[in-house]
Amino acid sequence: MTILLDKQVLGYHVWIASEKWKSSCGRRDKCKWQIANVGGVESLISLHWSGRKAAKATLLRVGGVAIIDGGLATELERHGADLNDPLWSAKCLLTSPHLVRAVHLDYLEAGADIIITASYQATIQGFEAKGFSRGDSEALLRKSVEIACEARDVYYGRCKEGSPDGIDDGRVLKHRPILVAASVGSYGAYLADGSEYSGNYGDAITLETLKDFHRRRVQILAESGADLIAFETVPNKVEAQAYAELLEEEDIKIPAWFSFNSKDGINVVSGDSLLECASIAESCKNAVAVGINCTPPRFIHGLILSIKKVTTKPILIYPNSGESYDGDRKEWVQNTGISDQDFVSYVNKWCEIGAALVGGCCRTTPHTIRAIYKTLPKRSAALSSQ
Ligand code: MET
Ligand SMILES: [Zn+2]
Repeated sequence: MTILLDKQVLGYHVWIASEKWKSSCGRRDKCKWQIANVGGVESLISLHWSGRKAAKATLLRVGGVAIIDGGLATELERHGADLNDPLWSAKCLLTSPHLVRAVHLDYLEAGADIIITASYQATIQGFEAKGFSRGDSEALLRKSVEIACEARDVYYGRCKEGSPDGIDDGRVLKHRPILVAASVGSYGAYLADGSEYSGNYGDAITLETLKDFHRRRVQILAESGADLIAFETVPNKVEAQAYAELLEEEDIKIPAWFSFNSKDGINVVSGDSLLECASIAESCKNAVAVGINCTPPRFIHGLILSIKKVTTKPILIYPNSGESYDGDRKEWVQNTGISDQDFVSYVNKWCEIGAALVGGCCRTTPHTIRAIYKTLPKRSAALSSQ
């Protein structure tokens, strides 16, 4: 079980947690909840007695900020991967899983609390188009989560060997709860034709089409061992609605976050109202956070203020570097964005006005995440159970 928690929605999240305990052990009466001060941070603790084992504890720290990782695909490219392919970063699941694992590790060592899998553009339909069988395609989706979990295990091993102060050669080696978020990119990302940034799918694509497109993928990722599902770069309202309905229809057992992208700082990229999109996430009981990714930093302040109008859930923010993307050439135009220092100078302001999870998207790197780690005085709102 994994929960992202915030004071205002305490009751709500406890309810999810309780339901989950109930379904996992049928011993709800044996689960206790209490608020305690852990490491100076007010925290919700659940204690779970299961059979002869003493207790399993889930800590949900209230307040503070959790750090999300930085760009995955663009970091893979920076290490030499050629992602000019309809599968984009998911191509590395086939060609260089070791590189994916290494990048996840880099982000953990930079201080990330949440790592996002390489399944953004991994779809059963996309793998089948490459000639993979249904079974192999499903296995590749699971592999994206396995790789991230392996990176977490390796990281924990390094933490044990690391120095007592948790900092080693500039690496953050500090044992802490780490979440694996299974990425689900949009239908437009699968099309790989730029519609992930226009959100325009044409009239033929309906709510039902989108649900059917994502259904099996979401089921598999939900049962893969990931802690949560990250619906990323959601470009329009109909796709947000499809995700929300899928979570309900398929009785998905892990939480999800909904993250939209914007190119004008007001609406989501399709022109649909951000307030309406965020409201869909707000009324989805599986949604534990809502926010914005892959959007220039200069828009984020205003977008947080908008989202706050319609949600009580934790707000997540992981902007891109602000560089422009040339859709025709399929590449980022270098030096059109902001430096890591400038990026970080925004971070505290975003947190002051309500961001609870902060990281980076395309063209941000482990340097960006390390700088965020250093700038945040109190950290971590998101924790997982064992
Ligand atoms: N998590 C994905 C990545 O960093 C998000 C991509 S947004 C186009 O590669
Ligand atoms: Zn991005």
